[in-house]
Order: sequence, then C-alpha cells, then structure tokens
Amino acid sequence: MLAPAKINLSLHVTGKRSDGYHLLDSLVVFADVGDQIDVQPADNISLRIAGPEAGGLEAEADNLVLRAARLMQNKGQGAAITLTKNLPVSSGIGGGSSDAATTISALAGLWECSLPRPEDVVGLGADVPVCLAQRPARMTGIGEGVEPVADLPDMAVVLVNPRVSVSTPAVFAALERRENSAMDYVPSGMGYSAFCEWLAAQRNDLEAPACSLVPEINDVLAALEGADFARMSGSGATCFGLFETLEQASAAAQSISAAKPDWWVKAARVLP
Ligand SMILES: C[C@](O)(CO)[C@H](O)COP(=O)(O)OP(=O)(O)OC[C@H]1O[C@@H](n2ccc(N)nc2=O)[C@H](O)[C@@H]1O
Ligand SMILES: Nc1ncnc2c1ncn2[C@@H]1O[C@H](COP(=O)(O)OP(=O)(O)OP(=O)(O)O)[C@@H](O)[C@H]1O
Repeated sequence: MLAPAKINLSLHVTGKRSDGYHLLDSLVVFADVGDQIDVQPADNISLRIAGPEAGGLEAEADNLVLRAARLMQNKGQGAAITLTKNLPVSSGIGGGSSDAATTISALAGLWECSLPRPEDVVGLGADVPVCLAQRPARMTGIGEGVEPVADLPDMAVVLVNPRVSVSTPAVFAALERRENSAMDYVPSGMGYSAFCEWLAAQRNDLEAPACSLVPEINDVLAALEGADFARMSGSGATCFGLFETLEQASAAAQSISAAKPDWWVKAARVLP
C-alpha cells in the first residue's frame, strides 16, 4: 500500500496550547509518490526496512510503523511488515506519519478490525489523523481535526528537498508569533488559476523560522520560480511547486535535477 507524501499547501499557526503543542489550520493534500507498506500474516509483529531512504532510519529504535502496529494490536495478533522508504526522513512531507497511518489501514484489513478515531492516533504524530484520511482535508486543532475538502482542481507538483533534515520542534521554537489568523475559507470547485491565487493569499507560518534555521530552503524556493505557485511544506525543508499538468511538473523536475544533482526532486500528481 502506498504511504503517500503529505503536502501542507497552507499552514497557519493560530495559537499554542498549555502543553506546548501548537494549534494549526492547514490545507493538506497527498501526492502519488511515497513510501510503501506491505503486511503479511505472521505470528509476531516484525518490521523490515528497505528502499533508497532506509539509511535515514538506521538510528531509529522505535519506528513509527511499529508504534502504529502496537496501537492496533489488542489480541496478540502478528504481522510481518515491510517498509520501503522512498521519502527523505524529517523533511516536512509527513513520511513517518504517513507510514504509521498506512500501517494502521493495512493492519485493520489484515486483522479485520475497525479503524481508530483521529483523537486515538494523534499521539503517534500530529499528521497521523490527516494521513489516515488520505484525501484533501482541512487540518485543525493540533492535527486531530480533519475535515475533507471536495473539488480541488486537478494539479501536479514538484517536490524538492535540499537534503538537509529539519527538526520540527526546533522550527516551532523559532516561530516569532504564535497567534496568527486562520485561513479565511477553503475553496471548493475553484479553477486551477484562481486556486493558485487563493493559495498565494494564505501562508505557511513555519516558512520564515525554517528558512532562518536552514537557509538552503531559500535556494529551493528560488529553484521553483518557474512553478505557478511555490511554498514550503510542513516544517520543511521540502518545498513544492504547483503545475497544471504532470508533463509540466516532470519537465521542471528534470531541469531542477540537472542543475542540482544532489537534491531530492520528484514530480507527482496530487491525489483527488
Ligand atoms: C508541522 C506539521 O508537519 C504540519 O502538518 C505537523 O504538525 C508535524 O507533525 P508531526 O511531525 O507528526 O509532529 P509530532 O511528531 O506530533 O510533533 C513533533 C513536534 O512538533 C511540535 N508540534 C507538532 C504539532 C503541533 N500541532 N504543534 C507542535 O508544537 C512539537 O514540538 C512536537 O514535539
Ligand atoms: N517510518 C518512519 N519514517 C520517517 N521517520 C520516522 C519513522 N519512524 C520514526 N521516524 C522518526 O520521526 C521523525 C520525523 O520524521 P518524518 O520523516 O515523519 O518527518 P517530517 O517529514 O518532517 O514529518 P512532518 O511533515 O509530519 O513534520 C524523525 O526523527 C524520524 O527519525
């Protein structure tokens, strides 16, 4: 099963709770690139990690996939899980959260049990509830509020990561203002150009603090200047550029890769 990359098209930080977690208002979509989760019947829970980005998880004793499996297990069931890691770790496109959410969906199928509620999984990661929905959504609260958004225009994306990992807590800590305005509304049924204009009027409040910690993010945004719209996703450092067609996105990805062969660059469709 695909554990798709998560993209925060907008990310407004609207407050801070007494436990230190921030209140968010974010329009989230998913791309048709990501990690892969495979589950097979077995006596015990086990995890094998493969794929080009597996090295980023070598030091991880308690992978989110295993934590998600333990959360689902209530009768001692087992599963042999394989995670094929294609997304860079700690890159703002929700790799760990998407892996956890896809593990939950796959195990619900294998073990024939029901899916947990958003508030039961948000403790695994703030992005896990929206990744469980795996469709365009407005994310609120600290991540437990997930409201599906219908009728976004068809679009494609280029994801670009400069191969610098970013610590999410460090970016939140570097935020200057914690009480910012929410999104005014979330569009439905808008054409592609109007949607890009609407997006330009929204924000990612984590972009400025992330750029101050990791100046390479400015270079990534500059490389995406040919896109119809570009912004950082999550707490970075991955940025996205929007294009109307996959052909346009693929051409842009090729030219960015040629100029910056060390960067991670992927063209993808945005999932409806
Ligand atoms: C920034 C986003 O990517 C936006 O989608 C997510 O909110 C982060 O999701 P995540 O990586 O799954 O986050 P978690 O693993 O739950 O939290 C990592 C750290 O980010 C900070 N954090 C996260 C989510 C949130 N609503 N407020 C926060 O302040 C906290 O310092 C937390 O310790
Ligand atoms: N399966 C996994 N994939 C990625 N990271 C994992 C996984 N399991 C545990 N982690 C840990 O989770 C942390 C966050 O990694 P992740 O790749 O999810 O960050 P991210 O892309 O910035 O996510 P987000 O956009 O949700 O903030 C890292 O410290 C990583 O070591």
